[in-house]
Amino acid sequence: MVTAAVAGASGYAGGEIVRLLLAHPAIEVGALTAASNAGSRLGEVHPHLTPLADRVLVETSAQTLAGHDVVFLALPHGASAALAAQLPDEVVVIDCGADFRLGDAQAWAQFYGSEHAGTWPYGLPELADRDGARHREALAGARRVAVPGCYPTACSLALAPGYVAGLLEPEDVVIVAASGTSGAGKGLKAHLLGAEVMGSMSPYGVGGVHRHTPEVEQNLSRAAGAAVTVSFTPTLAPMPRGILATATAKAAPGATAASVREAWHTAYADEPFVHLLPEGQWPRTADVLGSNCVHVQVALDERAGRVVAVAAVDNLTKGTAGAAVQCANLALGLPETTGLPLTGVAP
Ligand SMILES: NC(=O)C1=CN([C@@H]2O[C@H](COP(=O)(O)OP(=O)(O)OC[C@H]3O[C@@H](n4cnc5c(N)ncnc54)[C@H](OP(=O)(O)O)[C@@H]3O)[C@@H](O)[C@H]2O)C=CC1
Ligand SMILES: CC(=O)N[C@@H](CCC(=O)OP(=O)(O)O)C(=O)O
Repeated sequence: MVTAAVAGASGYAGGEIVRLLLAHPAIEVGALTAASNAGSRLGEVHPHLTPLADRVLVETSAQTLAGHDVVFLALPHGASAALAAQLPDEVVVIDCGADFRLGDAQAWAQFYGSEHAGTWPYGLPELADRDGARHREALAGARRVAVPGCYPTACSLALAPGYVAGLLEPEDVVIVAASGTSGAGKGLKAHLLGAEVMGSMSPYGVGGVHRHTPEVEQNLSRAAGAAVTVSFTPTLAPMPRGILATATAKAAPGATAASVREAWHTAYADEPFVHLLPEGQWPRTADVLGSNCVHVQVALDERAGRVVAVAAVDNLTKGTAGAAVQCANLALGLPETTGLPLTGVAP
């Protein structure tokens, strides 16, 4: 049995990792750490994690995380790097934060305004490069993994097959994505007050300033083998979980409805977690809640000359914690799907 510590277990992402590990046959839950909630019982912050309700959260430090085979970091941006540097090289460290996702230090400085910590293998196993190689190849046996942001997971998986197949133009990509409020973390934020979120949708991070923009561009550029530019607009939706990303890109000359469908089918036919829906059926966030699956659909808008691709994920499962466990499975040499839910909880 492998043991895993979860740093930031009092947060939404850390709580979801614990939920998934409780159903994992090969990983045992070790230390659970927190910041302001250190000393509290897990059941006080996450009453839904019933089997471990009496477990006491300890402070986050290299000492409390020592002695585990795997360490999941579910901490605010910037908190992972210093901690990860103190963990032994042989320990599998899976970071849910952004610190090690970007390869471009300049893009990091522009969007995060701090020093770039470095780049780790990117934890989106299903994503393919232009030559068809999947990112999972770099994750097998890895000792450090950067889990993608929740929006980049949905946006990248929606469009990447079109770039790998050469059916999309690299410029003028437009993506609008709606997210449930848990995407913003557990801390109280003025714009997330119940009375202001319920019954209303609102955009934020508008005008190319959201920090997931360079991450999506990085992923699609690898798929295209050329620089892809993206206009990305996130939207807050009155639901606790879920992301629905609607992406459109200019169709390359010669693209047809049949070639588009074939490209997405080829990309995902053998992927256990990414499901291209039957023609005419469109993704809904409710269908992937609590599941590690991504639902995808695509169509060619012949009038506008654009391909429209839509993806739905649960931001806390495939969008963070599920991807983290999937990457831990790959790093540990376990079957990639071990312990991960393939079914949602709809309605
Ligand atoms: N929520 C989501 O959908 C997604 C989140 N992520 C990433 O996962 C990470 C965690 O996010 P999320 O769970 O939503 O955030 P939360 O705010 O819900 O949780 C943050 C966690 O970090 C702890 N913490 C707070 N400040 C510090 C600090 N200075 N040093 C160490 N620990 C600290 C908190 O402890 P305490 O509560 O005890 O103070 C809590 O356990 C972030 O990097 C986020 O960007 C990635 C993809 C999607
Ligand atoms: C609704 C909401 O606020 N979502 C978050 C994204 C959450 C996520 O993926 O986070 P990281 O890149 O921070 O890991 C946001 O837009 O900032």
